[in-house]
This record gives sequence, structure tokens and C-alpha cells, in this order.
Amino acid sequence: MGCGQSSASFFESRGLIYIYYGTTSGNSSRLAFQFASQTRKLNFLPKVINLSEFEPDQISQQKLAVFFVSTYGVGSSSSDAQKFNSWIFSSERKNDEFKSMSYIVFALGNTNHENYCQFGIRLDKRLEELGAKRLFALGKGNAAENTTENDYQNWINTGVEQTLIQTYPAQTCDPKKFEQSIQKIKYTNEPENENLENLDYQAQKYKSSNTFIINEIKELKKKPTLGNSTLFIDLIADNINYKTASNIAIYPQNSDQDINELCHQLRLDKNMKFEIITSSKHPFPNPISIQNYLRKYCDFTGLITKKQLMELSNLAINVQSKEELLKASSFEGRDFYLENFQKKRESLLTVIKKYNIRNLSIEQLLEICPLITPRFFTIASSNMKYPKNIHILASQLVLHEKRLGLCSQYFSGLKKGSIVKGYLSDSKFIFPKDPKVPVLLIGPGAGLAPMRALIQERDYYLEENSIDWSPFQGKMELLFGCRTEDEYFFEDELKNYEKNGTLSNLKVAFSRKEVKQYVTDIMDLNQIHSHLTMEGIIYICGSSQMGRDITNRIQDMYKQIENIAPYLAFKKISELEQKQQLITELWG
Ligand SMILES: Cc1cc2nc3c(=O)[nH]c(=O)nc-3n(C[C@H](O)[C@H](O)[C@H](O)COP(=O)(O)O)c2cc1C
Repeated sequence: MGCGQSSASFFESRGLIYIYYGTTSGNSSRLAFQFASQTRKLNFLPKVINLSEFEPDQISQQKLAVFFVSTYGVGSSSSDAQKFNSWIFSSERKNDEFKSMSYIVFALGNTNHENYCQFGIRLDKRLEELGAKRLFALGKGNAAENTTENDYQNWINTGVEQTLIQTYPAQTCDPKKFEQSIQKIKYTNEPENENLENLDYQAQKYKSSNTFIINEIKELKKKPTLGNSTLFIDLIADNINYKTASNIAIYPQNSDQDINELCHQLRLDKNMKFEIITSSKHPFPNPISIQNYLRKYCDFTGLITKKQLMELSNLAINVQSKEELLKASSFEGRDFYLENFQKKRESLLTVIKKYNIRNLSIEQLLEICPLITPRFFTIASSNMKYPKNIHILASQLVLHEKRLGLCSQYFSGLKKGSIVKGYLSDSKFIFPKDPKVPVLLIGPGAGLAPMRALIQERDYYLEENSIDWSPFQGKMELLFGCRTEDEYFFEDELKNYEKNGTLSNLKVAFSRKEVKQYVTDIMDLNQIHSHLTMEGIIYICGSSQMGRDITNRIQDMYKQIENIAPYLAFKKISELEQKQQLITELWG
């Protein structure tokens, strides 16, 4: 098909729409592609571009651009958008440089973080400052409750599409002039081709990622139960120079069981191979077998989205099923969706089984299923102590009624010798600028991961009698928290570090013992005050809720000890973050 979707509108188009995204864990790219498919249906010609590939001399001349950008750190962008971030906020930009552009921004973030959606908010303002015309009010997607995708859909429903249609009437166009990105497939007998060249940013990233062999994988909890288990994974990292306490992103895969169930339900022959017919870049290497597409790329076990429900409602044969799916996909049916789909963490797989949908094609899967995105872990080892191994800790996630999250499911099927794909990226756990300052590490549960790496780093230099070279020459103290002794990870190792002087102090809070304590209860506020006065650094890792509780305690400390007003105590937290005296990495 040419420009439009139907033969009647074959030569009709509303023109090019540039859709930019900046992402780390894939949410922004997922929405960018979803938006592209929605605008394509409106006869626009979408061009999806990762912000790492923006063209400085062209972007400001583009007439219509939509940005999907996530926030990381102190109002900053994801790392792929860093270059764009510096460029657009540079004082070299002129006030009317973007006067030809109309734009819309959708910001992704998480309300558990201090700077909710800040990068998107800043970008939205900055484009206006540079003369661009804001076509629609900024949208925001909140990952805190996993509602990013539905926040997006609700935002779309407030009139984004109507505004676009009204502003850009369809005009006759030359279909050859525009690149098309409609994905058609063709079944083939050709061999699978892992080396396809013309890949988009995400696929390129996957292709160029490293492979790691599992050296050891074991449970850390003495009495693990479903959903209360933490794996220790030791990956062989020969020839890979990783940074202590940095991040590793791992690509999970769907299990044989889920693939078989999906193929059985949709009557797909998993050994059939297909190729994607597109003049744009490919989302993954192909030709590929259905089973490999489903295993490595198709995310069909994530929370079902309203868009997927809408597509499934078109395919349901039973009238009641059709109505229910349609209701769940609608704005009015949001409570119905929440109760029956979101809370139960239903996925495309569970819904097609429940509603007996049998006629979903590979083309439709490509259209409505996002690609599997990597999961990030903070490295739990020091590259000085373990130069050839990367350690991670992975807590198990149960979605609903014994169903595991994709990555937990993937890890549960791995053993010594299994191969995983992933890549390294920076974390916020940088070393102190002044190695002599004291550091306080707070990392309950799996939040211990980066702390263990930092402790190992100091221990390495002490063992080598070369503490003057260590990035941690000042005192190092650890506050760890868990429910009972059964969950006291690396107990012997940590006690040893205290014994040999690597740790000046090791304090553990048990939340399920007679005296219930959380890490916040073992924080000595006077001591923390003098720690910060000495320019000491506090590293925190764990759940967002725990991170908030800890920063609230630090605010209490300022109120009590310095006797300052609550808003000033609050401000102190951002100041500490800016001065890199408070370094946090939080999840959930
Ligand atoms: C290490 C880390 C830091 C984050 N920092 C912030 C932040 O400062 N402000 C915010 O609103 N969201 C923050 N987030 C949440 C992400 O922006 C959110 O999960 C978003 O959906 C990610 O989009 P992406 O998958 O496209 O990267 C952070 C997430 C992580 C993992």
C-alpha cells in the first residue's frame, strides 16, 4: 500500500511526522512506535528516530515533531538522548531556531523520583523558548504503578489525534517521496539471518550487545518461597572491562511453555519462518522463525494494554467477549480495566486464552506487541577483585497467582553454562571525588548489590596494602536490612569485612524479628549529620518507597539538629543530590 491505508486515500497524506524518543528501558520507544502506528492510521507518514541519531542541521527545519522522552537522575535524559540534551540546551541555540516546528512532548517518569518527568518538562519549555509552536499540552506517563501506557492512552484521548487532524488536512502526495514503515511479512523457506544490516536503533543495540556465560547461579535466601527469592548470578566477563557498581542490562526471553501455549492458541507453526517487508529499518534481524521471534523479541507477557484489548475486541467472535474487551479498552471502562486486567496483571497471552482469540496473525502481533526490552541490574562486584566476573542479585517478581514476571521466569530456567545477552551501562554509583571522605552505604535486600561492589573495591586495596590508591580511603559504613537471618545475604562475607577493617561499622535491621526494625530505624541522625558535615557521601539503593523513607529521615535530621523549616530541610536533599553527597538508585 502506498501513502494511505485504503485505496481511496492512496495518494492522500497529512505529511511527515517525526517521532523522536530517548529511552533506557524501552518504554519511550514502545510509545513512539505505538504513536507511529496510530498516526499512520490517520494518514500521516511517521518517521521514528532515536534521539542518539538526531541530525543537528535538520531537526529545527522539521515541520512536525513529537518527542517521547524519559527522565533519569536530576532532571536529565536517558543516556541515548544525552547528546541531544546538551545540544538543545546549549547557549548556542538561537531564540527563533525552531520557528518552523510544531511539536508535542510526552514525558515519561516515575512519581517515586524527586524530579518527576523533569526532562520532558524542560524539553517542552525549551522548544517553546526556541520559537517552536506547542501543538498540544505536555503528556506525562508514570511508571510508579505501571500505568505509563495507559496514561499515554488517556492523554491521546484528550484530543491529540483530533488536533493533528484539524491542523494537518490530508493532501495529495507522491507515495514514492516518502519512506514507508508499514510492516508486512512474507513466509519464507530462506534460512534465518541474524546478520541483517539495516536494523533500527534498538535492534542494533541488541545485536551489538555482549554474551555472557553463567558461571554460577544460586538462591541467596535460606527459605525461599514463590515471590520471595533472590538469585545470585555470576557471569563470566572475559575481555569485558566493567565498572564497579555500574549497571548491566540483560535481555530476558520468553519460555518454551509460553511460546508453545501462544502458538497452540493461535494455531501458529512455530517452525515457520517469515521476513519483514519494509523500506524502513528492521526491528530485529530476519528472516526468523516464529519461535525465535516469540522467544527473543515479542513481549506478549507484559501487562495487556488498552490498544491490545481494542485489537482483540475486533477479533473476538463471542459477542460478550467482544463487548468486555471493548469496554476494557475504552476510557469509560477504566475501572473495569483496572479491576479485571491491571490488578490481575493480565497479559496478551492470558487474555487470548481466556477470551479464546484464535485469529491473531504474526503481522498483528508485530503491530500490537512491543519488543522485549532489557532489564537493568546494578553490578554487585568490584572489577578490581573480580576482573573477569560480573555478579548480580535478582529478586523474583510474581505478577499474579504464581505467574512470574518475564525476567524472573527467564532466570528461573537458567543454569551454569547458560548464555545470556546484555550490555553494560553507567550507574549513578560513582566514586567520591575526594577519596578521603567517609561513605555511608544503605542497601536493604537486593539493594545490597552495589554496596557489596563498593565494599569489595575498598577491600581489594586494603588486601593489597595499597589503600592510598583506593577510591575509598575514608571510613566505610554499611546499613543493611532484611526480614530475618534467613535473608541476611553474604552474612559471612560482610562480617569478615567488618573484622578486617574494610567496614568500620556494619549494622543490620531485621523487620520480622521480635524487635522490628527497618534501615531507617538504625540510622543514627547525629552521626549522619557529622558525616555530611565532613563532606561524607551517602549511597542508597533499594525500593523507591525505602528511598523516600530514608530521605525523610535525613530531612528530620536537619529539622531536629539544625532546627530549620520543613521546606528548607526538603531543599537540603536536592542540594545533597546536586553536590553528589547523596547518591541514590531506586526501583519500583
Ligand atoms: C535509575 C533510574 C532513575 C530514574 N530517575 C527518574 C527521575 O529522576 N525522575 C523521573 O520522573 N523518573 C525517573 N525514573 C523513571 C523512568 O523515567 C521511567 O521508568 C520511564 O518510564 C523509563 O522510560 P524508558 O524505558 O523509556 O527509559 C528513573 C528510573 C530509573 C531506573
